[in-house]
Amino acid sequence: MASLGTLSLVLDVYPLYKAEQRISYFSGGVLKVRSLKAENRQFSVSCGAGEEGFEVSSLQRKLVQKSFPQIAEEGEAGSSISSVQQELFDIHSSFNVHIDATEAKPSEIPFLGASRNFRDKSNELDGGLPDGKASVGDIGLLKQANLTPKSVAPPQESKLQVSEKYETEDVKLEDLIEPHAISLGFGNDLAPEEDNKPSLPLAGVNVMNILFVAAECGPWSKTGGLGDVAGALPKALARRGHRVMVVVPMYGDYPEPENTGVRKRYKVDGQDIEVSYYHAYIDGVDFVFLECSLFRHCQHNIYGGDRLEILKRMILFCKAAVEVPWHVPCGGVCYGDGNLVFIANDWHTALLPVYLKAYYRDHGVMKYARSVLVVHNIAHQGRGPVENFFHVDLPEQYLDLFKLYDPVGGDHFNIFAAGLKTADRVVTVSHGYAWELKTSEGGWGLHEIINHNDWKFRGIVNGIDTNDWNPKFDVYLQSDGYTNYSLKTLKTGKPKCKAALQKELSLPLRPKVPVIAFIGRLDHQKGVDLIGDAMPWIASQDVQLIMLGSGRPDLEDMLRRFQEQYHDKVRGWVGFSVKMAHRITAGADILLMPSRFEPCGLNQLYAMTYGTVPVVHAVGGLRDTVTQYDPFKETGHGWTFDRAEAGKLTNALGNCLNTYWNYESSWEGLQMRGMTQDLSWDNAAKIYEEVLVAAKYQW
Ligand SMILES: Nc1ncnc2c1ncn2[C@@H]1O[C@H](COP(=O)(O)OP(=O)(O)O[C@H]2O[C@H](CO)[C@@H](O)[C@H](O)[C@H]2O)[C@@H](O)[C@H]1O
Repeated sequence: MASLGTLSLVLDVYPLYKAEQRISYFSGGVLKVRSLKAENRQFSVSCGAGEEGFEVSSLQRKLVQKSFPQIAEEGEAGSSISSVQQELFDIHSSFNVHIDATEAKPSEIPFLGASRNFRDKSNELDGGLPDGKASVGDIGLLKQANLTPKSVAPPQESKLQVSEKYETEDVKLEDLIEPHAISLGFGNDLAPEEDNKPSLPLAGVNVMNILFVAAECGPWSKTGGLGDVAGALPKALARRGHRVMVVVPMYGDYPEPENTGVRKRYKVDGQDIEVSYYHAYIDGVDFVFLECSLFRHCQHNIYGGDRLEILKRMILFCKAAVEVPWHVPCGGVCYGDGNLVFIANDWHTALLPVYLKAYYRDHGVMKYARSVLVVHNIAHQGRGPVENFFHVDLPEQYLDLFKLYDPVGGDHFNIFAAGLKTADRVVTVSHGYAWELKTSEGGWGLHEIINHNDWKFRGIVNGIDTNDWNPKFDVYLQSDGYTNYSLKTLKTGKPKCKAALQKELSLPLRPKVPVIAFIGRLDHQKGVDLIGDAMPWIASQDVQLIMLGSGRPDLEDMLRRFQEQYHDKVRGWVGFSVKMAHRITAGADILLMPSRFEPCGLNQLYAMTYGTVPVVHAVGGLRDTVTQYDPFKETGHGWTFDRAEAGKLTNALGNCLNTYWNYESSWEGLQMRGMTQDLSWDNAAKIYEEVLVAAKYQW
């Protein structure tokens, strides 16, 4: 767009909320943007070199004053967007609006450009012109702006793309830029041409508004893998250029989010409950927290209370979450319901697709919003007696969606069943688990529904947050004798972490002894009882075993008992400690995951990233992500066993220990292969995007 020697200013107004991401638009070229903030309804950009800068809001204001005379002097730099601007932004909530100055000398004329990145179905059906001409709404806007439409041919590569540019005759760039900004090297500090080109979003024409709705989200609330996914996948989707919001209950006092001042009331079980909305913009994602009496003080017991209490919390959460895109402005602009897709997660939010359909889409509202339901764990389904249906406030005809026959209990109420039937697309977190869910053993009573809906069902393997879980930057490895390390410093860094871990847990400081770890919920799924069964054999080996977990009281007791019984080599840490999870992952040599079923599993991914070798039951996502070590070909990432039995576990673990003790270079190869995999969310986000696009065009 811009070329050497020309002045370039591309200000992406629409995604002000993600302007920080787009800073590269400016920084390599003639205008240096030093910071850009968009908070609530306020926005400001500072540009220029040194400490000086100018607020783009004044630039913005001048532009708006010239183009929209009816918008009088409103506010100071950085002040609230005026109501007309707000309206303008609302109108453009599904477009990108650019204020551009291209191929022009500073004295020449910039233009206000509006480009739509994709053809919005809603627009097409409601009379918009799919041929690249401005739609009715756009023309109105142009008139208001006194601008002349100038059609620009859609780019060759996509038939879906529609783009219009509008030029204004009377707005001069120097009128828009503060004088001192121009004097700060405008037009002098030139970078190579390619650096000046705005990088297009990776999602290209598929850019969407995405609302990720989950009952937990790390780091604020996390009981397991769902919290990790909610904290990381949305950021990866945002990196692809989507506008992404995470909607999550506010269980405690969190320092980051600020009260938006928006309040709404929703009925749950006949009672009006007020919800307040808090907002934080972090790493390109809008995090919206729902605060109300039902969620308050659940921080340490998110899924606590009796069945009806949990049900009511989730009813409220889903009712409120569906309307968040209407009510909660993020960076001053609500998401709106065009080009919108909800990603609901597990049974807790499986009511959302049902509400979206029953309350809105069936009545011609939110017609173009879609829903995708992600299955992280089918074992929890939101079951109850059929009478529970009357709590969810739906017309009688929806009862069949929820009613499911159980050979043991007969007809029952099942929220996951209704969500699976209603969502436009269903995803689960690995290919192996996608296959298992279709079997009577793996589907936990929902396999028939899943088979019936196979056409909209897909497995996508989870990724990991490579900022949080990276031995090179891990914040929990920066004290108490631990150290950050990478593949390059593995040979010194990891032993240091091992020693620090042994010291922290008062285990004998022995560099050569293999440290075996288990981290996870203490329940039937994770198979920690198999470690219990294998304990006599494990204790007979020259090893150290560290187990971290919480859950079933009998299994917690088992951990304590083993620590007492084998005090010279076993530690059982009962509790939930993110810090210890990181430190154990770094300090251990081997991670044991004998899960009976494992939809994906994240700990084995974290382990491999930290050069810790996994030994896993080859099931679900564990089978997808841990390939068996082959000593002849020197391939593979760890050891797998094919049945959840103590004997199989000890056999695999025995082979693993043999390699650790006797084949150092093979061990290093295992570590190296684990550490050099790309396990980031970026690959998965791309596939999620395909699913979202499929949902978008699903009728
Ligand atoms: N005591 C403790 N202290 C500190 N941290 C602890 C801990 N116990 C567990 N964790 C942490 O919680 C997370 C657990 O994630 P997993 O994916 O292994 O399992 P989970 O069964 O919760 O998730 C479900 O959803 C995820 C996400 O889709 C799937 O990967 C998985 O297979 C499915 O069962 C990890 O970050 C782990 O470190």
